[in-house]
Amino acid sequence: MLANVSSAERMASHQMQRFQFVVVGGGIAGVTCVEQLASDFPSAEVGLITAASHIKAVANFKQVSQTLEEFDVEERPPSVLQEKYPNVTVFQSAVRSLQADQHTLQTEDGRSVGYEKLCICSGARPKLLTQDQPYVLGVRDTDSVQEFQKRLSSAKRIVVVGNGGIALELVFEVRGCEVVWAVKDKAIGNTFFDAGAAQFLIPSLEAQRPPRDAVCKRARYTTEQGGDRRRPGSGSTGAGSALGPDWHEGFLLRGAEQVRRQAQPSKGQLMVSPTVGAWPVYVRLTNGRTVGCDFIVSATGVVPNTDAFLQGNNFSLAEDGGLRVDDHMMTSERDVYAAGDVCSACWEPSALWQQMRLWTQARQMGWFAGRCMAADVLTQPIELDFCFELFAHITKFFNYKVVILGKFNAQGLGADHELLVRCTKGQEYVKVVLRGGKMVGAVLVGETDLEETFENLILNQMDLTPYKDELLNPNIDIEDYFD
Ligand SMILES: Cc1cc2nc3c(=O)[nH]c(=O)nc-3n(C[C@H](O)[C@H](O)[C@H](O)COP(=O)(O)OP(=O)(O)OC[C@H]3O[C@@H](n4cnc5c(N)ncnc54)[C@H](O)[C@@H]3O)c2cc1C
Ligand SMILES: NC(=O)C1=CN([C@@H]2O[C@H](COP(=O)(O)OP(=O)(O)OC[C@H]3O[C@@H](n4cnc5c(N)ncnc54)[C@H](OP(=O)(O)O)[C@@H]3O)[C@@H](O)[C@H]2O)C=CC1
Repeated sequence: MLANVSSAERMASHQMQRFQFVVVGGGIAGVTCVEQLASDFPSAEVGLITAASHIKAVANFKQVSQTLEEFDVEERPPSVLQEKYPNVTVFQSAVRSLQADQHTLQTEDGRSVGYEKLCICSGARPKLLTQDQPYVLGVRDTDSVQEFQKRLSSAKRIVVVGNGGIALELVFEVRGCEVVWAVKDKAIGNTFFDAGAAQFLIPSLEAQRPPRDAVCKRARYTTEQGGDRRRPGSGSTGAGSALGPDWHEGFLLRGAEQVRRQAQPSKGQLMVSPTVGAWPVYVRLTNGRTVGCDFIVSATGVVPNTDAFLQGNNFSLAEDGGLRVDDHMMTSERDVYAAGDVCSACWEPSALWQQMRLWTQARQMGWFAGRCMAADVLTQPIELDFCFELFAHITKFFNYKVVILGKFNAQGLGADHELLVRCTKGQEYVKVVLRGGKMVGAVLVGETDLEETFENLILNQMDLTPYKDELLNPNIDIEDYFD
């Protein structure tokens, strides 16, 4: 009898639920894709399967210029999505396995789901310096920031490894704790800046800043009081969605003492030594120094979440481990699309665009993947969207507005370029990248008000050779000049 009941239950749980569209991942890419599909096809059933308890949604979207966009990100309960789009069903469970040839997938909580078209938006997880080291933390989602915050509250010294977005934000935001920043490059912020911009920003880092208010300015991320769900050092499992703009605003990043920051130029691999003294962990830097600290933050990039549930299929992966997608966001498996941090753009890109795993690109890719899936169902042609024409990112570092456009670091240009720079200490840093007299990239730090004009100059590829001397002349209103 008992055996019969459990097999009946098993059958019920294995009954297939079918959807025209299924999206995996409730981060910004997945949610944008679902919204696009649900509004394009109000009569189609759209399923969203996500491991996290909350979804991420775009709020206060503002198109700043043709390609620059700004928005807030809000963490919301999945019911909000279902209330707005009655044709959307959200399952809160991780996907365990996928059979792309049969158009089916299984969730950890025992469901079987069938799809006509699938979009994988499972994001990425921190690429930690070492795995399973209790003193090495990564920062990705709300849970991992809470773990970081908890450890920081009793820390006297931490070592931050990495020179990208997270490291830049952390070394600036952390208060009350000595921060040793292990940087293997000659300048700070290598993923966003060159040495000139870094030089401009360094004084902000060294300046004595007032302590941060204990009260959050904008607490964008809700926090679940679920007790200690992670063991120390686990960082993020990848189950939660990535944080985004101003993530630190909602968290008080304060250590146990009021002390200093120091950058340690250190080339190559960093080694975590076993305990040999008073500190819980020691880090041997390649410049020969050994630094003791309470814990290490590995801000060393991300790895796309392509493992586990995708095994057994024929997905082509890019060198960085992402799912290869073509200019229709289609993977190598039939009817399977991918968007956001999990994918690697493998189409022939515009000369002025490159992929960076950013909030903005997650939104754009999710939206475009939704449009491509719709076009496929309707057998309509679709062109690669204009947003992939020019790389454009707007953010904030060290309290400065930062706009980066095109080949902002002369990526891939070799020696075939010229740089124009204007810098006013404490106010602005402007860098323009020219190739053959045409503008191909720019970095704008501070309130320069140049983004729209420079974006136009990059997009229209005007020959600027005759104007080169005036281009960055602060006494010339460049907007009027090119009107
Ligand atoms: C600390 C931090 C600060 C950042 N700051 C900025 C910034 O200022 N500006 C900016 O542009 N970008 C920023 N980024 C990058 C940005 O957050 C990411 O590029 C973006 O969130 C990626 O979105 P996504 O939807 O692709 O992935 P994610 O947000 O990671 O979402 C992935 C989703 O997939 C789900 N998932 C994973 N595996 C499974 C599975 N097996 N089954 C079901 N669901 C699954 C997860 O639960 C999650 O909901 C920051 C990132 C971090 C970590
Ligand atoms: N404001 C914004 O726009 C922000 C964006 N983000 C995004 O979030 C994601 C995660 O951020 P983050 O982790 O900072 O990743 P990033 O890719 O931005 O930076 C990783 C950094 O770690 C360095 N690195 C990699 N491996 C090692 C190693 N073994 N030893 C020492 N250094 C190493 C990289 O150097 P190298 O390049 O030489 O390999 C690079 O400087 C990124 O996609 C980032 O763009 C994050 C925060 C803010």
